[in-house]
Formats: sequence, C-alpha cells, structure tokens
Amino acid sequence: MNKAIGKSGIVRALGAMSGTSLDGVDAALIETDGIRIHSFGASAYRAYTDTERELLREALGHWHGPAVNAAGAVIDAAHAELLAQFDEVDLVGFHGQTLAHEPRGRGTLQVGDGGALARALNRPVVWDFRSHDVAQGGEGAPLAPFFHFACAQWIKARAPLAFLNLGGVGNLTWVDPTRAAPEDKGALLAFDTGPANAPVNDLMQARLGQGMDRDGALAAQGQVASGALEQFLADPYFMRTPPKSLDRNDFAKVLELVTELSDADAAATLTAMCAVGVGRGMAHCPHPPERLLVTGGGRHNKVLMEMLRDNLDCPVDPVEIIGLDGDMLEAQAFAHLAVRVARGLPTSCPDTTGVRAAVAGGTLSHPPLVDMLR
Ligand SMILES: Nc1ncnc2c1ncn2[C@@H]1O[C@H](COP(=O)(O)OP(=O)(O)OP(=O)(O)O)[C@@H](O)[C@H]1O
Ligand SMILES: CC(=O)N[C@H]1[C@@H]2OC[C@@H](O2)[C@@H](O)[C@@H]1O[C@H](C)C(=O)O
Repeated sequence: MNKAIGKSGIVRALGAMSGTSLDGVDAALIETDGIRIHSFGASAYRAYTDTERELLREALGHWHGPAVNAAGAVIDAAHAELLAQFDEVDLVGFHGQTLAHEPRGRGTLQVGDGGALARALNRPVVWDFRSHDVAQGGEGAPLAPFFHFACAQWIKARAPLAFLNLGGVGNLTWVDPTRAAPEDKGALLAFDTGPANAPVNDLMQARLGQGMDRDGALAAQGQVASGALEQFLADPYFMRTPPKSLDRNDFAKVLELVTELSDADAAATLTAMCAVGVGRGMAHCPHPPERLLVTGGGRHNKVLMEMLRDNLDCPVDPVEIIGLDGDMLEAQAFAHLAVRVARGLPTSCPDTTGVRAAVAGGTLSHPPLVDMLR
C-alpha cells in the first residue's frame, strides 16, 4: 500500500490548479479515498504578480525553450509558496499550467516539476495528469469528470445531471449517478463545449484595458449580433462527437467576427457564443440532465447565466446551490484524482477523454527518504 494511504483509505489530499485564465493558483484540501468524498477542507488562492502573469503569457503556445523554462519556474515557486501554508497533508495533486494542448498532434504540455515540489513540501506529489491519457489515444482533457461523478454521489443524486465549468474554455460533464463507478460505460460523458470567458477577456483587454467583463456589466448593455453567432456555430467543432477538447486559443479567431461591433454589442455577442456552444453540447448528452450545475468564474457573469437559461431546457444554477465551492472545484478535483492515481484507480475513460481504455494518468513523486524521516 502507498504510504500516503492509511488503513481507513481516507487521504488528506491537497489539490492545486492554475487555469487557462492565468489569474493565479487555487488550492484546496479534501478528504477522500479516491472513490467517495469524505469531507471538504480549507482552501487558498495566490494571485500571480503582473510580472509572473506576463512570463506565463509569453510561454503560451510554446512547447520548449527559454520562455517555457521561465514559466515553469514561476509555476514551481508560486505553488511551493501557496501549498506550504497547509498542514497535515498526506498527498498533493499538482496540475501545473497548461501551455499548449494539441492532443492529436504534438501532445499536451503542463509545466511544473512535481519532483521539485515533493522536495520543497516534503510530501508525495502526483503530477503530469494528462500526458498518459494522450499517449493512450485520449484528449487528455477534461479530467474533472471523475471528480464530478464523486460530487454527484456526495449529493446523493438519483437522476442524470450535468456540471459545467466556465473558465477560459467551457467543459461539460454529464453524469449518471446510478452507475457503480465513473469508468463504467455510460456513467459519464464529457467534453469541452467551446470558448467560455477567454474571448470576452481578450476583448476587454484589447479595447478597454480590463481583464474581464465583471458581472457581465458591459454585455448587459449590448445586443447580440445574430450573424456573428451563426458564423460561430458553423465551426466544425460543434459537429464533432464527444469526447473532444480545446486549447485556450483555439477559438481566438471569433474576435474577428465582432471587430465592427460596438464594445457592448461585441461583449454581448462573445458572451452569447459561450451559451450557444453549451446549448449545442447538450444535444450530445445521452439523456437530458435533470439540472445543470455551473462552476468556474463564468458563473459570476449574470448575463451569461441568463443566456444559458435561455438556451437550455433544465434549471441552471451555480454549484453553491448544492453546497460546493465553484471557485475551488478544479483544485479539489486534482486532489481527488491524485488519490486515485496513488491507488492505481483510473482517472479517465473512453467516455471522458476518448482514451482507448480507462487509464490512471499521473506520476507519483516522493520526497527523498531522508526528508520524509525528518
Ligand atoms: N465577477 C465576474 N464577472 C464576470 N466574469 C467573471 C467574474 N469572476 C470571474 N469571471 C471570469 O472567470 C474567469 C476565471 O475563471 P476560472 O478561474 O474558473 O478560470 P480558469 O480556472 O483559469 O480556467 P479553466 O477552467 O479554463 O482552466 C475570469 O477570467 C473571468 O473571465
Ligand atoms: C488541456 C487543459 O488544460 N484543459 C483544461 C482547460 O480548462 C477548461 C477546459 O480546458 C478543460 O478541458 C481543462 O481543465 C479542466 C480542469 C479539466 O481537465 O477538467
């Protein structure tokens, strides 16, 4: 048995995620045996400084070279600083930062050195969660679905439901909570729905020097340009059968569809693109979900939430309605997945990433024995 897993099987796992919006690192503790969630614990956030964020931004889309190395150093230092604040941690799940993602081409790259973090924290660390899945023919994303399955069981759901994460990119997990295990055929279906906040953020930065359309205030003043929306939906991505995944900038070209529009109309139109992309995605679900639970920063955008309600036939609510923390769900997911990796349990399957067979993605690095005995 792995040293991090005691007799009860319950592990105090600390997960850390740095998402596509490059705002900072989220970290959260959960107690889990990798199958069932036992309890949720403390969480913390560390924002990147402007200098750090610029170094990360410069490395986006690169696979190797000095910019990638500099980004890796930022990720390692920021995580070591944040995660050191937590006590009594058995195991760490370290996602790192995705710099490039081309699962059917050059692969997927998350920077961050789990071995170095294990030494810095003197704790075992699971990291590099996506590359095994890609090597086995999978998309390498999304990976949160196995945790969403555990969340559905945690709330004792009885009917199919869906989780929607609205970060830079949107990803949806349809869950049948009546199945015994997440890797069972038909238990899950997962895929990236399309762009979420990334295009609106890019518009706000380019036109107004702001990082986001806070609460959807600008979009609320605008009109959606239906022609631009139709051109967006003509993208072949929406015809592809899931599982399927995206890189942050795969839909960067949508900004060209709104160049002639006013700031407010452009914001409204890019916001609507996220909602209609989710609407198209729902058609892929095996059965209509009873409800859609929204996580990630986009749930704070009132206009986006209204547009989702207009586009979907089920109730749409932030995950807080079932007692979860929508800012920390991804960090919690990588804590849970770390425990699964340590136990040799799968973290993805054909229905979540398209991988040939269920796979436990991730590398487990231990601190040197001398540190563990200290
Ligand atoms: N109050 C708000 N109003 C509108 N949008 C918001 C608000 N708060 C956050 N957001 C949006 O959510 C984004 C951050 O979301 P989140 O932290 O879930 O993304 P991420 O984890 O970095 O991305 P991903 O899940 O794609 O890896 C911000 O960049 C912004 O666009
Ligand atoms: C390659 C990569 O890092 N993908 C992220 C990204 O951000 C959202 C969406 O695109 C999702 O596919 C994934 O993250 C979440 C945490 C996941 O793997 O479930």
